Amino acid sequence: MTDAVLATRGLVAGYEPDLPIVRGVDLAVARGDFLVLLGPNGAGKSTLVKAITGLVSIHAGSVTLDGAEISTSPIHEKVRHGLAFVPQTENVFTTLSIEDNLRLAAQVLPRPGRAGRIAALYAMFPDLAARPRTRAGALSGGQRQMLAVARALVVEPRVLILDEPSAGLSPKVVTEVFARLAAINATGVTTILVEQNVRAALATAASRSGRAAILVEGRIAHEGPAATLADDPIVAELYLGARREPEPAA
Ligand SMILES: Nc1ncnc2c1ncn2[C@@H]1O[C@H](COP(=O)(O)OP(=O)(O)OP(=O)(O)O)[C@@H](O)[C@H]1O
Repeated sequence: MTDAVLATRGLVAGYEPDLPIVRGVDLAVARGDFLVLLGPNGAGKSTLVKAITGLVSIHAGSVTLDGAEISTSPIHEKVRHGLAFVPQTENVFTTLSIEDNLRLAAQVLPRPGRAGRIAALYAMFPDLAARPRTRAGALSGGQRQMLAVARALVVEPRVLILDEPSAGLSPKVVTEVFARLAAINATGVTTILVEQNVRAALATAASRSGRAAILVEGRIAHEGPAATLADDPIVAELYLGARREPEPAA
């Protein structure tokens, strides 16, 4: 795909040299797309996004951002090139206030632009703007997740990757968080969402005419529009808890 903003080719990655977890992934994410990455526990979803963002060793293959090879770039270079990552845990500094969390993230920006960018983020996240001096550790799960997303957006990324932002949140809060992610995607930020919350994630991606990919044992097993993947009987049976009707007795 020529207009892919982020692409992997033959990506092999893992924690030990002889034990690949990601086993040859070709992924092409179009500019502005909303891609949901699904798959069973242990399939390698987190490992794949960590390899893309530079937190896990790449054994073979390539990662390109707007056509530029970034697989060997240090993490701060990747951030500078527009790749932002919200990890599943430890994504905010719990002992610091909301304001200080944002200020710390903004330190990568030129000094004159920092206050303006934080003000823009407060406009995007009124919940955070209402309590800038609250310690991040005292926030609700949903608010904390929003702070983590706001921190990632400080650099105005081209691509935002999130690893299970719904973990530990109630269904109502998940709906709010996903709606916010859809709104962020609507501003043009290419979004890659790793999720266990399959139905809600597919519905969110479908609302943005997005795509879904299913990773099984380190390889992409299915890929397609999120709206149609949810209706695929094999996918439904394997990943959405649907059961095929038993064959009628002869
Ligand atoms: N830090 C690590 N060191 C060694 N092995 C790891 C590490 N993190 C994960 N693994 C292994 O990599 C494999 C894939 O894990 P990963 O977390 O990428 O899967 P996942 O698809 O994101 O799963 P889940 O949906 O359960 O989070 C698992 O076998 C896991 O045990």
